[in-house]
Amino acid sequence: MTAPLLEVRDLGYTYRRDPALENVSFTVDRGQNLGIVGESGAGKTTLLRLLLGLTRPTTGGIDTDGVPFDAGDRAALRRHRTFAQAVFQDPYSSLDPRQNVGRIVSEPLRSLHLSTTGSETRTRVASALEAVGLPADAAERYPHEFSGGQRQRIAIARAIVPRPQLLVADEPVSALDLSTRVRIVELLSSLSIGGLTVVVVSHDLGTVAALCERTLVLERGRVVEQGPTAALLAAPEHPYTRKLLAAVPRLPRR
Ligand SMILES: Nc1ncnc2c1ncn2[C@@H]1O[C@H](COP(=O)(O)OP(=O)(O)OP(=O)(O)O)[C@@H](O)[C@H]1O
Repeated sequence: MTAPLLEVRDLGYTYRRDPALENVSFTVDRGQNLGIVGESGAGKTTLLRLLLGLTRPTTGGIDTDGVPFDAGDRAALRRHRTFAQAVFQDPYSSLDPRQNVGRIVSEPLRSLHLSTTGSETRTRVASALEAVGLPADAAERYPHEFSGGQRQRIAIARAIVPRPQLLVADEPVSALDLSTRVRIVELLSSLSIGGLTVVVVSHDLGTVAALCERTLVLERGRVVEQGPTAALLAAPEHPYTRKLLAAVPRLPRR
């Protein structure tokens, strides 16, 4: 039997006094995208930071491909950056305005020493841009020349250029207008069909429903419910999940 892509065991994290996460356990199998939902302050961002190795857990641990991951070990952290990459909410602040898109997208190849020659770098950048639906000449242009949705595509190209297995996305569409959201969710879906597994935090349950096979609900740092997305949204068992669903704004019916 192959190990899950990600196994999170009894994860806990405390900033100062109060725990932000307690006893969080779940597994992510290859190709089974996971949505993480919960109210503001539930611990979603903290959990993503632990998955990315930006912080070490206070208790518990994370296995990647069956191997314990220690974010305190520099070599392990470097390997982890080729395993998991991130996309954040704001495509305006996450791209350096002084660098052209080619330079931005190739950054992981440079910092992780993954590309040996200039021509290999250019080829990999061009194929990442193509995979996110941007023209190859985008590499010569600068972030301010692109719309919010296109900038998020650039951020996604940068994340996939080292060919990670896991894409960790923190509210990747919430800064975008509705029609752009749909297209970015479609892009993430197509990348996950191509072999990438996505873990996404979103307060937009529509995004989670469209993208994720499984959903995990966090309330004040604890997992209150997890399971297949369709079943969880159709018949939420926990009162907190019902409350989250009830809070989704709906258009008034005529
Ligand atoms: N740097 C920090 N120092 C101290 N406490 C923090 C820090 N960052 C987060 N917290 C606390 O940890 C808890 C979880 O925060 P976290 O940002 O992970 O929640 P979240 O679910 O991502 O919220 P949001 O949806 O508002 O981003 C909250 O109680 C928060 O106040």
